Amino acid sequence: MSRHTTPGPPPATATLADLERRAADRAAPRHHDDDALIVCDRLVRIFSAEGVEVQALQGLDLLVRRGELTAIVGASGSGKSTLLTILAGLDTPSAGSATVAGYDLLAMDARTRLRYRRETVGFIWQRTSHNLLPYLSAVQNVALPMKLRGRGGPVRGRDRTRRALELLDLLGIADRRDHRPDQLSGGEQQRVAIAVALANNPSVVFADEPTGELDSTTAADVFAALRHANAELGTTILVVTHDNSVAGQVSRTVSIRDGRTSTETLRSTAHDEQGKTSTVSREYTTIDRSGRLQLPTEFTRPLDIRDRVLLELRPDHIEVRPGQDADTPDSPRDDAADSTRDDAADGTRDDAPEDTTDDTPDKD
Ligand SMILES: Nc1ncnc2c1ncn2[C@@H]1O[C@H](COP(=O)(O)OP(=O)(O)OP(=O)(O)O)[C@@H](O)[C@H]1O
Repeated sequence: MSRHTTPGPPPATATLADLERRAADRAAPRHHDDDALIVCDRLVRIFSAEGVEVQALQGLDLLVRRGELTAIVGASGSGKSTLLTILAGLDTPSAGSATVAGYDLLAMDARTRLRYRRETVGFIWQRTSHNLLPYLSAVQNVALPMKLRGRGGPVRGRDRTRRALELLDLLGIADRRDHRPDQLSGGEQQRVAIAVALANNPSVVFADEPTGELDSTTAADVFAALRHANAELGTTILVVTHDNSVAGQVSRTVSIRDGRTSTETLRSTAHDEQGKTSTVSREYTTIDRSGRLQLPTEFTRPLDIRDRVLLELRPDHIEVRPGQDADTPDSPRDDAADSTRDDAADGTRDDAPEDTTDDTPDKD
């Protein structure tokens, strides 16, 4: 991975119609790793306060592909906001690697960081008052990031107002174009905030609890607006949320525990023979690039699994059995299992399956 990598120059103009065309192009099937937009590898963030160190991220791995709408969930203090502020270029990791749209987040100088924040990412905060300038109208707020981007930006002069109006229209609030934030409801303010985040046609939009201050009906409206922007413009969106009903509306939810990604839920739509549609949801345990995975305590406790396990490779799955009897002498089965485990642990098995993610036991 090269350092100081910067993406190519933006196109001269970019109307919403252009964006939609590009979204369609992006949707064309490609080799899976060509589509990786966000790649975090063993990301670490340590905070030091008054001589005490807090390891907010403890070797987090994450891969998000172009065009995905992903929710990040996790208990309070698990590291969600720390991750998002690093990805948005507002904080720097202590170790590991993080790349977004070709930018190496550990190697950006101040000028590149500023450009990254203006051009490549959009951000939506939980507090509605953080997202908009109170003395500007909705349309002026949306046009402002295009103006700040200046001459090098893809949209100029009067086109900025036209594009701002198109974005407000896309998000269903064009009729509020001349209202200031204090004349808008919380949900309307957040929809304008989505338009602001999309103003410079970013590669990715990060949203930290964007519906946290809203009642459940308004939160559903705002989330529907995010989904609509993702579907229409193809913008990659990463949302941190506590709200399970919100997380349930996206096709992929990544769960963070103690500063690491732990599980991932994928949802898809199934059609039965009568033509009825339903959502199928499956929770997977994530495997890092070194092949490590975490066994959930609700699986290990009933089987009294501690310290070690026996792994056995089967044609289409891997068996995990309690390892407490592994010390028993003269047990040929244990020897075989130990050798399987050693080979699997150092990744030297010739016949090991290439991708075991889909074979991870389903907890549903
Ligand atoms: N600037 C900081 N200085 C010291 N510790 C910090 C700092 N920022 C975060 N932390 C600590 O890092 C850990 C992760 O915090 P973070 O805010 O990322 O969690 P979170 O999952 O977003 O929590 P919440 O859902 O409550 O917002 C916590 O233990 C927190 O106290």
